[in-house]
Amino acid sequence: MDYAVEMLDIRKEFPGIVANDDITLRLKRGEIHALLGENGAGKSTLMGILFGMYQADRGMIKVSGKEVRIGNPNVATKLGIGMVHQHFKLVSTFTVTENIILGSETRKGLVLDVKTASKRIEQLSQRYGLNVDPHAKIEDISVGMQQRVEILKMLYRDAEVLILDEPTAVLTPQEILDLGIIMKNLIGEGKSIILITHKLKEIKANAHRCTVIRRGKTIGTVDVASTSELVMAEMMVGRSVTFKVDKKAASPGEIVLQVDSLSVNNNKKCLALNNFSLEVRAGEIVGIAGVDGNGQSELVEAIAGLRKPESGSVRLKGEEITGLSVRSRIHRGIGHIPEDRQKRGLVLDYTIAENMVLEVYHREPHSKRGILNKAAIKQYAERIIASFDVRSGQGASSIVRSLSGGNQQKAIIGREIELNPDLLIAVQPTRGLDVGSIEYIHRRLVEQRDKGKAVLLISLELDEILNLSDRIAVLNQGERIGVVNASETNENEIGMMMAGVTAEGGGEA
Ligand SMILES: Nc1ncnc2c1ncn2[C@@H]1O[C@H](COP(=O)(O)OP(=O)(O)OP(=O)(O)O)[C@@H](O)[C@H]1O
Repeated sequence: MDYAVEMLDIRKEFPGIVANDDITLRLKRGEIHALLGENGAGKSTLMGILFGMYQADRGMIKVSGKEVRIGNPNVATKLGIGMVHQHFKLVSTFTVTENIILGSETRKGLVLDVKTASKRIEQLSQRYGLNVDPHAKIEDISVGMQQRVEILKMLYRDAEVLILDEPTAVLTPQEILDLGIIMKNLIGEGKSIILITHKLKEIKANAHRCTVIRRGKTIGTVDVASTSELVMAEMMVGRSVTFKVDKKAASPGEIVLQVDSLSVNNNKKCLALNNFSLEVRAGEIVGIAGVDGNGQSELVEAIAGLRKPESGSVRLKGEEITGLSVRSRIHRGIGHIPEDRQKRGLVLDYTIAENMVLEVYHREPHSKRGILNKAAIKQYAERIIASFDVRSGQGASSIVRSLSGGNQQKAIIGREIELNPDLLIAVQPTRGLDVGSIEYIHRRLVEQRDKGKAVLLISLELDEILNLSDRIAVLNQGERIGVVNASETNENEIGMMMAGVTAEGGGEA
């Protein structure tokens, strides 16, 4: 068999946890091989070992049949292994070309040979259908395009094996389809791809085989075409799962959030949200659907107090809060699961315990007369950790940076739900979560609703919006295209509205 890479019986331990427990993964040349596993299962660790970022405690790696030692990422690069990380590693003020050649520059005499590099990048871009302008600045191009720059960076270094770590988590639906085509182009030219993803649909659409790991152990490798999504999901979490959210009809009460004629600028001082009005009542989940970048972030930030609107007002339980600070909004009952867990959601170098009290450390029992009560904080954090199944090596004292992405997300959601807010703003709450955790988080959001709380859900996942929401507001270019009852609409109608086709109907409450 022609294997591009074989990872055999790989073991890696971190303090308090066996992240990889004799994992075996064999990547055939020319295949797209999905790596599936629940949050914290050990996928990133395994790929980190293949890319030379970590050293395995035990086990063997073969590249094209030959045993190798990958001491650092430079060795991996020389062996033809490239990786696109979950969080891109690009310099935003540099051009595409400058980013790609960074670290492998060639010179003509003393001068950097940018011209030859640009030409080669253009050729590569064309050959693989990447459509990247080598002269564009990173800060001016979309996230999807930035990802392609990362792919180009690997191709420029002659990578034969490409590792993509949750590549679609940050992409729009169209960009996801485009990436599928790009991956096919890549394997068409003989490259091999390891695709880390939680999205079973994407595995079905793109991958040939799939290796499933659970709690650091290999569960098996399956042929994707002949294995159902449900079977893969069950292999991953070790129990049966449902994809449907089980909820009864909502019984909305009084208005909790009232947004009136809100207009908000974006960072470039352009109007991103235009004259937007919406109300969310106690006991209902209102979803905001829209293609990324249509004013969702600005709306959320204006409600949470992170951005000043140009005009309009925000009321919470009848009280005008438009000018209030973030802290006083939290105090009045707003919880916020932010879009970017690492920038806004957590302080990565703090422990889980410290992160769990970021919004309440100044209150009893967490502190008294300015002195923190560490024991009370630990206890509080441990309760959240247990109830949201946040997995880490050292419990409440683990540094958040060492947690897997999905476990970081679960910690944030736990923290915000623990506040028991009257209004919970949940932005992409299940981004990067495995199906088992998604099922759990969805249940908790519905539980908040059933307790009589208001939930505002912003998500790019149309399935999530349709499954969870009672009403759905659709945003297009900063404007409210319409509000529909979730039970009376479908994916097609919402999709049309997201594209700007007006269909105010279905009944605004
Ligand atoms: N540098 C580190 N130090 C300590 N523990 C770590 C480190 N890196 C990972 N871990 C732990 O190892 C386990 C596996 O983490 P890993 O990031 O490999 O999971 P994952 O499958 O990629 O998860 P996710 O889907 O949530 O990103 C986790 O429990 C994590 O907390």
